[in-house]
Amino acid sequence: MILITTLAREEQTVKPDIQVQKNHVFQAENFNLWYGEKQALKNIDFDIAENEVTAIIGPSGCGKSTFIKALNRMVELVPSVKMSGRLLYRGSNILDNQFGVEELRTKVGMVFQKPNPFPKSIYENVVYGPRIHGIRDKKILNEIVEKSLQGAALWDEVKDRLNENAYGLSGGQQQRLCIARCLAIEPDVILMDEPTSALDPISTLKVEELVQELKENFSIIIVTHNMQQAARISDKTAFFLNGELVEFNKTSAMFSNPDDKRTEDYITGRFG
Ligand SMILES: Nc1ncnc2c1ncn2[C@@H]1O[C@H](COP(=O)(O)OP(=O)(O)OP(=O)(O)O)[C@@H](O)[C@H]1O
Repeated sequence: MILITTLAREEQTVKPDIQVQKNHVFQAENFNLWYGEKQALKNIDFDIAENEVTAIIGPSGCGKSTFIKALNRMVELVPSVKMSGRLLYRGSNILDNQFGVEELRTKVGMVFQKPNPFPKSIYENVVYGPRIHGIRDKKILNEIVEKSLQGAALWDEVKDRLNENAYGLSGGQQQRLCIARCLAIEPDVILMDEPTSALDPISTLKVEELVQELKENFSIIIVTHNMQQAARISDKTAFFLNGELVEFNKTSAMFSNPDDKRTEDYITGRFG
C-alpha cells in the first residue's frame, strides 16, 4: 500500500507540465512574434498533427512565412526578432535557450519558394547534409542518394546523370532535388514555403503528388497562396490574417463551411 502511494506520488512529480500529445509534432501556445516594434504574429494557438499535410493560407504579409520560419528558428536570423509564448516540438519548447537549434534543424527540414540547389552535382547536393553529419562511407552515401531521390520522385529521371551539375535540371526537377536534399537528413517534419509558386503546372502537379506520398512518413507544413492547392493536398488548413490565426480546421470543413466570415471572404476571393 505504502509502495503504491509512493509510486503514485513519484508518477505525479515526473509528469511533464503539459500533456504531451503523441500525435502532434508542433503545438503553438499563445505564440507572439515582433520584428522590432512591429508585431507580426499575435496569440497563435494551434496544434499540428503528425503524418498530415497542414496548409497555411492568408493574404500577403499576414505572417505565414514568419510562422513557419519560427518552427525551425530560422526567423531568429533577423536580429530584431522577439518572441513570447511557447512553440512545442514533440512536447519540448523550442524557444528555451537550452534547446539545440542544430538538432531542431536536423528534425525540421525546409524547402523554399525558389528551388535553391547548390552549384554542385546532383549527387553532391543530396549528400551535402549527411556529409556535414559525419557520414563518409561511400556505400552509405550512395544508398542515401538513391533513397532520397526515390523519395522525391526524381530517381528515374536523374539516375544516369548523378554527376552532372544540378543547374542543368528543369525548375521542377530542381525543386524535387531540394526535397531530396531535405529527405537525405531524415527529418521528422518538412516545412514548405510556397514550394510550387515558381513552377509550371506539370511540375506543380508532380510536387503536389509527392507531398501526398511524403505524408506517410513525414509531417508536412506548407504555406501556399493557391487556394485550390490547399484544398487538393492538405488535411487541415490554418487561415492567418494580420498576424492572427482566424480559423484552423479540417480542410474539407473549412472550404465547404468556414466558421468565420473573414475566412469565407478570403477563400471565395473577396480579398487578398
Ligand atoms: N525581416 C523582417 N523585418 C521586418 N519586418 C518583417 C520582416 N519579415 C517580414 N516582416 C513583416 O512581418 C509581416 C509578416 O510577413 P511574412 O513574410 O511572414 O508574411 P507572409 O504572409 O508570408 O507574406 P507573403 O505571402 O507575401 O510571403 C509583414 O508585415 C512583413 O512586412
